[in-house]
Amino acid sequence: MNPKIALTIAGSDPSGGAGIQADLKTFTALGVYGTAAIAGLTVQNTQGVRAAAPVDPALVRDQIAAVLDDLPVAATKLGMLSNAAVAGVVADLLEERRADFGVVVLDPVMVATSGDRLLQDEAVETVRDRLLPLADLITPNIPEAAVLLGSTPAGHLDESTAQALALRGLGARAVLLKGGHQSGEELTDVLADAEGVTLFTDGRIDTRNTHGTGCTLSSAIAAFSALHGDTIGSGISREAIGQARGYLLRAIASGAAWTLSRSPGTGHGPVDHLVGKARP
Ligand SMILES: Nc1ncnc2c1ncn2[C@@H]1O[C@H](COP(=O)(O)OP(=O)(O)OP(=O)(O)O)[C@@H](O)[C@H]1O
Ligand SMILES: Cc1ncc(COP(=O)(O)O)c(N)n1
Repeated sequence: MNPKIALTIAGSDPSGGAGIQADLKTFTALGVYGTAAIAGLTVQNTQGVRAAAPVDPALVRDQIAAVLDDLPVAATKLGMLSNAAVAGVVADLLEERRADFGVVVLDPVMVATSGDRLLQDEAVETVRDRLLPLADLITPNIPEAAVLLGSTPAGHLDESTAQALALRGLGARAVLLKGGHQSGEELTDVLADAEGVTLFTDGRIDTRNTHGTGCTLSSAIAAFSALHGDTIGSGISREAIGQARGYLLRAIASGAAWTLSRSPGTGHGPVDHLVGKARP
């Protein structure tokens, strides 16, 4: 059977735990053919981000067009888009040829786990006003939802739910407000879509290895959505979201079980994208 094809438009993480590298590993682990347009470079490892630079917007546009002109993309994930010019060319292309992107998952990446900025402030408007309405699902974390709404970060579940609904009010078709930044033993991701609000709650896994969890989740949703054959009109199936969360939790749990000496990196290590795969 021919492979399902997914596209990621995101930033590069040379240490391999987040960004484009995490997305391609996730696509491959889930049996989807991965393609990638690089929207920005970072110099980072598990300890933090040392530098970040955008890719020339014309080159970003041409990379995306080269993929779309040649491969039938079933799902696209948008991650770190660096600045307003890069976000702008992505929005232009989405407006011009929306159907070619398949279903679109927008992860509005703004700040790394280490606290470093990955999106310039002036780009927030483009992400909110142009990309958000074109996506089938947006997956902000708690601080990103607050920035998009111009409010303060949600402190408890009622506020997260209200903010997920408010983001739908801004024109998002569906919102998965991630709960990784909550305190406590349980983490809840809030899904607000046309059917209402659904809560996904799981126990917090005790680990430092959470670098790239957001990237892995959004690319896994795109991958499962491609495998399900979700269409732009009907949006992303809840099944795809549930399966993607299941994959992420297994990957976090497997990475949490790594011994310190075998764990990749000395800081916030990655998740185990190859969970369940045969390895020596
Ligand atoms: N320690 C953990 N145990 C279980 N699930 C977790 C843990 N940390 C994060 N998650 C889950 O990982 C996903 C990403 O959550 P988070 O809110 O941290 O996003 P993010 O900040 O975009 O991620 P990233 O760390 O990649 O920037 C969510 O589904 C969240 O529930
Ligand atoms: C290129 C790139 N994209 C996204 C993230 C966010 O992931 P995290 O917050 O886990 O560092 C990142 N660090 N780098």
